Amino acid sequence: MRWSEICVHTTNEAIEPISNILHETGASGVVIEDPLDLITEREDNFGEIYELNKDQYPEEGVYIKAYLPINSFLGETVDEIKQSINNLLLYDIDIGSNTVTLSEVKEEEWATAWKKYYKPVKISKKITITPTWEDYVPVSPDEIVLELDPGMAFGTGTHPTTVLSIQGIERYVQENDDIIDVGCGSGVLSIASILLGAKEVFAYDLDDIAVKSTGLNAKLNKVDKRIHVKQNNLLDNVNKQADIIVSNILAEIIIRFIKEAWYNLKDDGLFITSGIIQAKKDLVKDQLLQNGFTIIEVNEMEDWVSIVAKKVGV
Ligand SMILES: C[S@@+](CC[C@H](N)C(=O)[O-])C[C@H]1O[C@@H](n2cnc3c(N)ncnc32)[C@H](O)[C@@H]1O
Repeated sequence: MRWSEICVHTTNEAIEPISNILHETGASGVVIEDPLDLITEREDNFGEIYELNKDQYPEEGVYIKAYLPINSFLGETVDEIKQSINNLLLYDIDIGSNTVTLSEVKEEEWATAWKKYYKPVKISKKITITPTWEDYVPVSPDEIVLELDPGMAFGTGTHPTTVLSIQGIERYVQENDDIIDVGCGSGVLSIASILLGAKEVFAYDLDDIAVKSTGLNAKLNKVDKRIHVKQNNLLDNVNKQADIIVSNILAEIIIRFIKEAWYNLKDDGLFITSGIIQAKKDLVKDQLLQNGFTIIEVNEMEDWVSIVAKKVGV
């Protein structure tokens, strides 16, 4: 796959809303580059002065970079991003110079460009996610360390939608549960499920890079024998029944397979959904209620919503 790097030059104030806009349009691996941070970080950690590359960072401000697959919708997606950023002015957000540039990147660069920004993060009561390139020593004996190489697939583990999903799994998974992970990305939810006690996970993703990434990350965490990953569209032709189905996708996609999720759950099974923006919360809740689920809980983080629903029969 070919990738395009979109780079937005903006202000500190606009980092969060612009990152959200990029995530919402399906961009992967959003990176914030603040030339001043780079200098400080180098001085603090390595005792050496980072020489600012003026060609790379010609102006003051922050550079937000993200990666979009090059396909026939790229032009429309970029227009949509520019429009949404301009709309921030309506909320009095200073978007600075708001220069948006687009350039093609090689797959290898895509995979490594953002590595320096990921650090170990405790994302639930038990789980700390650490990138493979960090040496992390757990602070307490109950802490579970999940190592992740996000590589090319969505899922650094720290996005609010992923955090909400893992917190949901942690609350509900039981010893020996069977799990289905729809849209597994880097495999982070599948791996977390096993580390938290599940017996087996059946993980699916449409993207072959995600399938490979899940396989590699499962191996890295020594749980590959219990995670069965396959390229698949949602739950098409899946004939298994699980105790929990987890899916961090988008509201529009979740509602497309609620019926299948019902069939692929055991009685009283749980459907942990995430990746839902606030505006679509009620739509997903209604569809779940109309298709044989009750709502167990709704959790929110930033603008994102996760709904846990239980299969009750129709
Ligand atoms: C938001 S990411 C979530 C990744 C990971 N589960 C996490 O929580 O970090 C959504 C994933 O769903 C996958 N996906 C999108 N549409 C899909 C479909 N129709 N069938 C299967 N996977 C799909 C994408 O390729 C992507 O890896």
